[in-house]
Amino acid sequence: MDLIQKIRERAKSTNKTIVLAEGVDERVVRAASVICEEKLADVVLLGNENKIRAVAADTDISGVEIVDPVASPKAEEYTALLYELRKDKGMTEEKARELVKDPIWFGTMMVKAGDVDGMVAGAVTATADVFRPAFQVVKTAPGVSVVSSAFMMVVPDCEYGANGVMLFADCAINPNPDAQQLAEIAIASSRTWKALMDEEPYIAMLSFSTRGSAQHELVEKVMEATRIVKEKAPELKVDGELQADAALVPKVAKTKAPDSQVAGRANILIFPDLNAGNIGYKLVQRLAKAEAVGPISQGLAKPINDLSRGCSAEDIVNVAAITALQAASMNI
Ligand SMILES: CC(C)(COP(=O)(O)OP(=O)(O)OC[C@H]1O[C@@H](n2cnc3c(N)ncnc32)[C@H](O)[C@@H]1OP(=O)(O)O)[C@@H](O)C(=O)NCCC(=O)NCCS
Ligand SMILES: CC(=O)OP(=O)(O)O
Repeated sequence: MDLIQKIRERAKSTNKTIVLAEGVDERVVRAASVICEEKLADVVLLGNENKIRAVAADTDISGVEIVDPVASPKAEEYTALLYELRKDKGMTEEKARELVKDPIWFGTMMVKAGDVDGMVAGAVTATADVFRPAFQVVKTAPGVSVVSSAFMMVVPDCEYGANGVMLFADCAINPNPDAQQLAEIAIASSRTWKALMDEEPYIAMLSFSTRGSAQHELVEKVMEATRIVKEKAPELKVDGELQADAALVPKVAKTKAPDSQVAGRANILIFPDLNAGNIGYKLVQRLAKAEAVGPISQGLAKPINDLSRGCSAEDIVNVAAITALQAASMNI
């Protein structure tokens, strides 16, 4: 059974309810149907019921609950909750009432209120607009200062990582993390890896330099982040700064970083910033025809996950399954 199948299989036993906020998108409707049919989770679709049924056409959504944020009897409760949570940051009751009519905000409030276990959105909404409500309302988990994201990359016919499976981070949230934040992203990624894989994590802190082969402040940031990871989580196998070839390819590792316990066997790649991370994952996805599952959020108090707007219905099903597993691991 491949990794994705295993994740879907494990999701079945979690008995979670996941809200898909973009209910009028055809891929989302098809994903909802598959999630119900395979019993991966209970599903709530948000949007106007007539529009959703028109989009569904022949797709069976008989097992799906449809909630219209504009007409929901829960709207006033969520308005009051949102106002209470954000009034010190300038939220008014009027503004809160307007915001909860938006499916992304409504779904986020459902998660916050405990009416569902997690949310998936981003098939039509840009990443920043999916995560901003989550950051403001759901907030970070205890002990976490920065939320980040990771993609589980499943590369066909590939001997690197764990037989072609690798975690890439951060590819969606933090534009320019400092050394402290980069270290936190690496540690969070090791937890995501452990939650989804049976293999030990080997973390490469990526750069355009390997072990001092180039000198630049961008390289120093990665060196400092590596030092912080080692200090905060001495049990982790981490090395940096490493170039991508030294991180992945044993032969290159032998010449560039011969004494490294990570070089040549890395399965978690930590990118130095969002330019590198987002471009890197999309290149591997498109050129190597890799499955890119995510972005999986790391560090939120409750699971809310984004999608790429280029996602397929299958991608949405996979991210919903991961969301159910995250909820189970948080005891939600
Ligand atoms: C995610 C993002 C929207 C947050 O930016 P922002 O809304 O300007 O953030 P702000 O600095 O105004 O902070 C808003 C709130 O979110 C919190 N926040 C912002 N980034 C956070 C993070 N990475 N982790 C945890 N909380 C965060 C802030 O603490 C703040 O909380 P508060 O209002 O309770 O004080 C921004 O980092 C972003 O646009 N990232 C890139 C997303 C993107 O385009 N990705 C590429 C495609 S996937
Ligand atoms: C994660 C990501 O890059 O999302 P999008 O393609 O929607 O910008």
